[in-house]
Amino acid sequence: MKVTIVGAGNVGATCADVISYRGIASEVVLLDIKEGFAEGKAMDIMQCATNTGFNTKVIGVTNDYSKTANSDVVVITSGIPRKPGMTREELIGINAGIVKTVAENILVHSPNTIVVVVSNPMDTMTYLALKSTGLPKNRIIGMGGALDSSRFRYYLSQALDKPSNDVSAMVIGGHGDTTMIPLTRLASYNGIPVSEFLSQEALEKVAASTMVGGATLTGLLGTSAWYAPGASVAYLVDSILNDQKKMIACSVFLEGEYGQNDICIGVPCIIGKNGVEQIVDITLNDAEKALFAKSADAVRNMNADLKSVLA
Ligand SMILES: NC(=O)c1ccc[n+]([C@@H]2O[C@H](COP(=O)([O-])OP(=O)(O)OC[C@H]3O[C@@H](n4cnc5c(N)ncnc54)[C@H](O)[C@@H]3O)[C@@H](O)[C@H]2O)c1
Ligand SMILES: O=C(O)C[C@H](O)C(=O)O
Repeated sequence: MKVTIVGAGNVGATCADVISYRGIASEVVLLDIKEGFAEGKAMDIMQCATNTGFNTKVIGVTNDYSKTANSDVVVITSGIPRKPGMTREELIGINAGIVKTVAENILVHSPNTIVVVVSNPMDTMTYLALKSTGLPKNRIIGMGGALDSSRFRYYLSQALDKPSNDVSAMVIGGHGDTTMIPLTRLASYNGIPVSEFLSQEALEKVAASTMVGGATLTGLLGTSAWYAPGASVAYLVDSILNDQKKMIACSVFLEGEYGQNDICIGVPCIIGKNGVEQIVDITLNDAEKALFAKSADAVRNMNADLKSVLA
């Protein structure tokens, strides 16, 4: 199975590294616009093969889309990341043009591929990729919820002082500092509601930390995070390539689900070889429904800024 990752920067290269190390794909193509950069990243990753024992073939190319031909999955991480103090939404001006061009180039050589959009503002970039390429909605998947949910599980595990893998929890809504919706009511520690162990105040603190999880790391690192983002993309790609049918929160095009239309936003999805195989339309309570509607309004407002790019 072949995966192309466009953007060999922090997230793209980490994703290539995790995919190779875990043997998720037989071939990974890293593509970047910076001369020699993807080639260097690919060579560095390939020189891990004998010490970590993987057989994936990783190649790097400078803007040569012919080498991406017949990819089963293409991941778009090209674009600029935010700096401390910025929101993801502020990246739209530069990233929209990049994502649109990249999505079009990809499809020339891989018309049947499934596209995973990572570049920010991710929900809006996913909508842009869908609208500009006209691909069926099951083949355009925005990655954000997998990452936000892993951060939610991390913060819950810290509050519980128990392992993250014993915690089950999901974040839906937009992938933004104010639009994420950590589903605290449904979070559990080994099947037991977390409210059995944590006070309302502690749970609110966990939800708040989750929502600004990306901003916290950006403040600490000076640029946005990459280890958990790269691993989250690899997790999603694994579910596609190996038809795992995992339920993962992804930004997908809604047509009536969750009371929304004509928007890409995070909801639970079954992810398999056909991409988005099912949108899981769970029953939210009134407070959660109100948060989802507010989140969708904010995402829709951002989409309105795409008019000139989509014209
Ligand atoms: N959705 C998420 O959960 C999530 C998580 C982390 C980062 N991100 C976003 O992913 C993007 C990448 O983040 P990063 O930390 O890897 O940034 P980075 O700067 O390390 O890497 C971006 C790479 O894209 C390349 N690039 C730019 N224009 C290109 C083009 N037209 N074609 C090919 N390559 C091009 C750059 O040369 C650079 O190497 C940012 O927009 C960031 O906000 C999203
Ligand atoms: O925070 C960012 O800007 C990058 C990414 O969306 C993240 O959540 O880590």
